Amino acid sequence: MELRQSDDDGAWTHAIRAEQAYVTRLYERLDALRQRTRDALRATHAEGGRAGYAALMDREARSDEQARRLSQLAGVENGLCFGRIDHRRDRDGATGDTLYIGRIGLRDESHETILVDWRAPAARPFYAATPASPGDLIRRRHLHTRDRVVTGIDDEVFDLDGLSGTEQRSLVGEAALLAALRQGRTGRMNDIVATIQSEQDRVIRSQLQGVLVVQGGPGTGKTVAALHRAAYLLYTHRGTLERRGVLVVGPNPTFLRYIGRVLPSLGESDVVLSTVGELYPGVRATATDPMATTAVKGSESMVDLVRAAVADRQRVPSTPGMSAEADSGSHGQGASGGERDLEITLGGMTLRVDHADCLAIRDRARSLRLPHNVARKFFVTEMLRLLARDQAEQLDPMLDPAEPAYYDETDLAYMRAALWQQEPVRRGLDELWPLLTPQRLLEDLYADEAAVARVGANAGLSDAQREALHRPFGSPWTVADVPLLDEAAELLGEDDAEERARRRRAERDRADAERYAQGVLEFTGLFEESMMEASALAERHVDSGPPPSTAERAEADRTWAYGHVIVDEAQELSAMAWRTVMRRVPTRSLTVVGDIAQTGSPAGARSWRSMLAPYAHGRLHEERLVVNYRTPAQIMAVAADVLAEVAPDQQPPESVRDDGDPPRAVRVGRDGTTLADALPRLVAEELTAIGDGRLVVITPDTSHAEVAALLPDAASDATPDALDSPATVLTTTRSKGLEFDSVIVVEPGEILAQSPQGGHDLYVALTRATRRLTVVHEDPLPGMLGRLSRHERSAPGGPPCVEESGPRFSA
Ligand SMILES: Nc1ncnc2c1ncn2[C@@H]1O[C@H](COP(=O)(O)OP(=O)(O)OP(=O)(O)O)[C@@H](O)[C@H]1O
Repeated sequence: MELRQSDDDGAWTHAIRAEQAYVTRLYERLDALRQRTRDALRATHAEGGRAGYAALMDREARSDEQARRLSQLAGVENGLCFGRIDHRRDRDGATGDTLYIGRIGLRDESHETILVDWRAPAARPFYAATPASPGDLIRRRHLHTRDRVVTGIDDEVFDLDGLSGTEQRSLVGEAALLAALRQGRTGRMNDIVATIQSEQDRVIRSQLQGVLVVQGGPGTGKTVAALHRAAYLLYTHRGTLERRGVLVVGPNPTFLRYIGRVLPSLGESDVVLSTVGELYPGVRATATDPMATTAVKGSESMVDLVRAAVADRQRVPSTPGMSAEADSGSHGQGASGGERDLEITLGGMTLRVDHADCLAIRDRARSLRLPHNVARKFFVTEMLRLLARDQAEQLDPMLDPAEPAYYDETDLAYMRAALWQQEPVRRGLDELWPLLTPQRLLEDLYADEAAVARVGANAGLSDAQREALHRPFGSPWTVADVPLLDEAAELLGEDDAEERARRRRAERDRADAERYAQGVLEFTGLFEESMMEASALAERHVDSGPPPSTAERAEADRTWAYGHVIVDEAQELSAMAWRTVMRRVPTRSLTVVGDIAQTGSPAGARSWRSMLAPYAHGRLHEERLVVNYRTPAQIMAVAADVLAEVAPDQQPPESVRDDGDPPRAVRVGRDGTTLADALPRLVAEELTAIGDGRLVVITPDTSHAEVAALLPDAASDATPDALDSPATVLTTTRSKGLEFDSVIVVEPGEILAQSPQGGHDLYVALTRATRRLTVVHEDPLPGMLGRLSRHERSAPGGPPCVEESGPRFSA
């Protein structure tokens, strides 16, 4: 049962005062803890290096922990406490427990719990209780606060008889959920910790292990629930997850910025947020490929393509004028160069390795089944062995033909090393088996039409697919390239000999610095006064900056294994992108949230099972969210018509909101009005209607630039902070996952036609609105938007008017 604000203002004031007193006490405690942590951090920093390396590590760990705690305490300032639950009285009439629920847990000086963390088991009834199954709750109370002041309370009473007479009179409130949903949008997603619904709570508190798929229509809170799940998992499994980290993968940088505040406001700031285009360290891909190319690059046949591309770079010499022969082993014959021996001319002497020997060495190197760059060592060593022997044999008769061979194994080893220093030798061997980075492999391949054709044929690609891959050298990396780079990195491996040597050198330098420092201390007498440790003095000479956090280390390391990975808008990920994501979570502990009905990418998912079952090993669990918290019912009805046409097997979610203005269609192109005249006027009109809220103009992919040019004051999606602007122009793809008070969709017919997934794109576009939807079109409205055409009229020539209610521009 939910009760509305009581008429008894005295009781209401009394209740607010009582809650204010409690909330004030909580903030005082928060302030005290902040001060104490700040003092402790300062003391840790002041400790200095006392007892060598172990103490240094201990100090760093403590200061890390204190800094993390301080940032957590800073992050929870707003809405520290947002709820309270009252439990049923015991049978003997003793008062039932009252628990206050907040962003973090707090204890008072005598270690009594005064605030329960929302993720703790004790807080669960706050989210799980429903009128049908209230458990032992008699009341759930939402507290509204602003700047530490209690501004309102909402009560849901499950057992009126369980409350005293005074308590019954002080029942107050408007439904907290609807109040939260009606707030204007700010371009940043807010946390929903005070109003999590029970179906979302089930998702948030699901177990850590296995692949949890959360399928739900637009606005069902998948994103926001997934982020709260990250915070919940970090709280419940802190030991495991803090060491390995949590990764959240989102569709683009604009979206990541949109959600970026949620976790810090829940006291969690050490989570890595990344797009697929950023998953490969050193590359930040934002460019996109044409549809056909995206489809090819996302398909699993790219596994064979990358394998064939690597094999193509393991060559044997071929006749001059033709490229080195590059058959790809298991993929059959490649370029048809004629057979040739390897010949390298050095100081007037030509060193030679037979074609057959080259072939045998290459095949043996391949048969090691090591990554290309690691197997290269074997290839180079064997080739040098034959070159050195040839050199020795040529030198030998020059000395004294009567003498037996004068060279031995030591000489040969020396000769091999000397040969490797010779530029022509390096060049000759590099041509046959080069040291490759993933970037070099793919850049060389894409830019070489003949190589794409050869390698593509070996990988079983059609002519059209091969053509889609070719592009000029130096083109920017695209999002679809990143999984291919990752795949290539696996096959190429790293020859880490240099890195190991670098680490050995660094270790030696550090030991030298410490020895030197020891000498300085002894010389100056500081050592005897125990003023300072040599390691601390050495440390001051090596300023490595603050130690990196788990998130920073994870982000920089391609092979990092995360403790848990959350993928949002997961329907957009291609089969290749999933391979990349799965490499980052060998334990397969994932939360995958998305909506199959919104898939826009030609390489995206058509079914969760077919995409994920190969990785989940029978541990795939699916939850469904069915209530739409974003889109008012009238707008959702328009979107549902589109869904019924393009994905009749999918159910639209049910809107919880019945407010908002009626959606409308505006036709341009008649009476001489053009989009250029009408759109700026419509935008101005809508901005007036939404006040401080946010507006988006959603365009077909092909006309984004053209439409953006009509609205010079609006932001376009070039920068992640575009949503800070009151008006933004986005393509359908870029609008995924976002929401706005007012949405203007331009040319729905063109959106429909832009790809085979165009109907899904239109569905996405129509469901971004929280209050107002306008569809602007010059071409006839698609039949599936028939509901709008009943209220359609041409764009007005004169000053536009805003109607208070009913369809605007109605016929
Ligand atoms: N329990 C809740 N309390 C308050 N607001 C909520 C709740 N659940 C969802 N919302 C709000 O509803 C809106 C939609 O949520 P969200 O973006 O997470 O949906 P989604 O399912 O990811 O949508 P889409 O599929 O369109 O990306 C957000 O503004 C979110 O804050």
